[in-house]
Amino acid sequence: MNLVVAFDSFKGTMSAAEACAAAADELRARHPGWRVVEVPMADGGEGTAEALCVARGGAWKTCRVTGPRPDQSVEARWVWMAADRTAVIEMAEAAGLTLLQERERDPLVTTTFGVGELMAAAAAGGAERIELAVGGSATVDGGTGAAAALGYRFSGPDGRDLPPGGGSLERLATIVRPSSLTLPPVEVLCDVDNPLCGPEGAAAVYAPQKGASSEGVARLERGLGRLAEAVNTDGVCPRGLERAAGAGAAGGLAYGAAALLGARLVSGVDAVMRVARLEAHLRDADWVLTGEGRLDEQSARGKVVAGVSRKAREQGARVAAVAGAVSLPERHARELALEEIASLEEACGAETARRDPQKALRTAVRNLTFHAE
Ligand SMILES: Nc1ncnc2c1ncn2[C@@H]1O[C@H](COP(=O)(O)OP(=O)(O)O)[C@@H](O)[C@H]1O
Ligand SMILES: O=C(O)[C@@H](CO)OP(=O)(O)O
Repeated sequence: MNLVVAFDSFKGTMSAAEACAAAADELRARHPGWRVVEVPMADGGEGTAEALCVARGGAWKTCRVTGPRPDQSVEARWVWMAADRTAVIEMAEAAGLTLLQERERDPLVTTTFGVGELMAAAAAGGAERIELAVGGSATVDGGTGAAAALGYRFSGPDGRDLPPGGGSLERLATIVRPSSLTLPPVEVLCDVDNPLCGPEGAAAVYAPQKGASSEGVARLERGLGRLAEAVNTDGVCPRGLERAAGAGAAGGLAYGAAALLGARLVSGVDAVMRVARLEAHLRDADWVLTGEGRLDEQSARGKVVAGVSRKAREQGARVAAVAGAVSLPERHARELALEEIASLEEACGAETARRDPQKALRTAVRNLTFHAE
């Protein structure tokens, strides 16, 4: 039996490499004759720079930049791939949700300014290409913070600059582009395929987890709508980018990067699968085991489990998923062709699942019925 183990990170408890190693160890211990290959995955969210650095060989650099709250600074890392003069920047390093305590979360004020500072540092360091991995954000500012760090100005009806954060965007009147933008081509690796606005958009779907109230979500939605309107009126970039798949990733940073910085949006999981050569590993696989921290409706939006499952089906491999917690509606499980689903919480209880996630993952893997194959 040939098995591929291709987990995403379990946010806050296990990296993708740790999850893959724990599951693979368990399978090898139980079935010494099986061939088990570990392929740590990512989709644009946290852990993407690490996955790409491991797969392609790169060097970590650090830079002190503005954090998710405008009055904070953080030491953010990015990856330099010298061979092709490419910088891989993960937005969550400067503006990720996990950088904030629960009480500090507020997408009305959090900003992607530090992400723009990282992009400027990479450009100044000689990058000829930037790959911007987006997801896991604390922000819903439509990428205006990052653009402001690169010289854009966003002002209200009184002509004064708007304060940082998604909360002020509903007052946006004028966008002033910098006279020159010194950036190499940017490719955005989007962790989800949501559009910018509407019921499937960045505010409605992801702002509540970042600390927005229902009134806050409505303000953010109006703000993102106003941003798209202003961009479409100024006519410098193609109209309708707000509807592109992935525009809503990372609170609309993907949209801002496309509309204001000329970036190209691509699927993060597709990019990581290509670099990690997942397709080649799947060619002779009977089963693939994948998963993430929480398997839910968002998982079906182009994230790791959705991408791995699609690739597995193309190659004729069957798919089982193991996640920390599972709340995936049945129709999505069918859509994703997940033949077996297990959860660490069910296997060991919520407390052990978080306290000793690797042990809990091994137990959950032990309970899968595909061992009988
Ligand atoms: N070991 C674990 N056991 C149970 N739940 C977990 C575990 N690790 C992470 N989670 C939960 O997963 C959620 C994050 O989901 P995840 O799929 O990792 O990231 P994202 O949805 O941002 O891609 C968090 O709510 C976290 O509590
Ligand atoms: O940052 C965000 O808004 C979301 C979607 O991009 O990321 P995650 O699913 O990791 O919370």
